[in-house]
Amino acid sequence: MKTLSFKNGDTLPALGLGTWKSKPGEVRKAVYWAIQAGYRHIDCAAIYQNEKEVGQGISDAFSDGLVKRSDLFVTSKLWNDCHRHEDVKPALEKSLENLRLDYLDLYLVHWPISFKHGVTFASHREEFYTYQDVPLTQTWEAMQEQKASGMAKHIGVSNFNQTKLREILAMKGESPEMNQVEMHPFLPQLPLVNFCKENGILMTAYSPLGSPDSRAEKHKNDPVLLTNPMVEEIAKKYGVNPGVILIAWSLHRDIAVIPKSVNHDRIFSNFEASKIQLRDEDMLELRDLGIAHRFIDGSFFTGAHSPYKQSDLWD
Ligand SMILES: NC(=O)C1=CN([C@@H]2O[C@H](COP(=O)(O)OP(=O)(O)OC[C@H]3O[C@@H](n4cnc5c(N)ncnc54)[C@H](OP(=O)(O)O)[C@@H]3O)[C@@H](O)[C@H]2O)C=CC1
Ligand SMILES: O=C1CO[C@H](CO)[C@@H](O)[C@@H]1O
Repeated sequence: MKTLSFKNGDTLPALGLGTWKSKPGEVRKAVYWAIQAGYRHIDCAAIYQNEKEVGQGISDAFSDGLVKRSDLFVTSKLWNDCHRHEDVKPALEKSLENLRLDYLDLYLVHWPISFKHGVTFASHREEFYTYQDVPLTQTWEAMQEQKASGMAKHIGVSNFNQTKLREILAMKGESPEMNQVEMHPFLPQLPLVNFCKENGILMTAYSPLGSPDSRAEKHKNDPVLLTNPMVEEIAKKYGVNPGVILIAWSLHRDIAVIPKSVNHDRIFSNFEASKIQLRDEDMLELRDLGIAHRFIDGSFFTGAHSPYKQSDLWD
């Protein structure tokens, strides 16, 4: 299994299981199967509202002797309504309680967007905090305290563009160790990948399969990654399904990747991506698909109902 290294030498298993949209009734088994299949990295978030069941899946694996805590790498994320300094520690404690863990391997600021405490999804201007109300630097100071306490072994961010990363990098203290963003052949994120590399920030690719289960009616004309003819052709060549090729694409770039599945067979087959090596010529074909598309565009956080602009999210 490919691993990536943090500056202190700790490692991160590059292939993990995503858990967004995995229903409470199905995610417990999905996590258990994933651990059986060989996954050692689970990607969670408070906003997925299923951390209790993810925690049950992890506990089942511990009690059946499949793995011990130190074999697993568990990530969770601070939701947008807990960016004030005083809200960060309780939010982390709640995730730990739900996950039945006493530390996280990685804790991320989920979005550079802040809601008032207790607001799950802000839909009116007055439900948001602005950067003047709660600067990102305030949140990052609190994140560093969580690392110092040992409750989070590593800390990072998600959905941060170069401008927002620079703001945090300019602070004294710990730099973000991870930036988790959407990434796949329709959105290779080349400038951001280079920026993170130059600044010693690891990256994780989310929605690596194009997030087909989050597509609403209004997106029905979006391009489809899993049925792209070139992706299908390359998959045929390797004798695997297209999902495996898309996962292997990130691994080849030394980027962690967290495909979501609650299906037993797809959980196992996706893990095969860690065993194949894409040839350079196939990476080149995947680079030149001629389609640029972002599936998770963040428009639910920006626009007339919000103080935030698209430029607060994407360069
Ligand atoms: N930081 C952030 O802001 C974000 C983080 N994430 C993280 O990234 C993870 C992955 O992204 P996500 O948006 O869920 O979408 P993915 O791109 O991982 O796609 C998941 C969908 O693909 C299906 N699927 C899984 N494997 C295959 C396969 N081999 N062939 C065909 N279909 C397949 C799944 O169905 P089934 O379950 O039935 O197999 C599900 O419908 C999330 O679950 C979450 O952990 C995602 C979005 C934003
Ligand atoms: O990780 C994610 C998936 O869920 C949320 C939407 O419900 C997104 O905001 C977020 O990026």
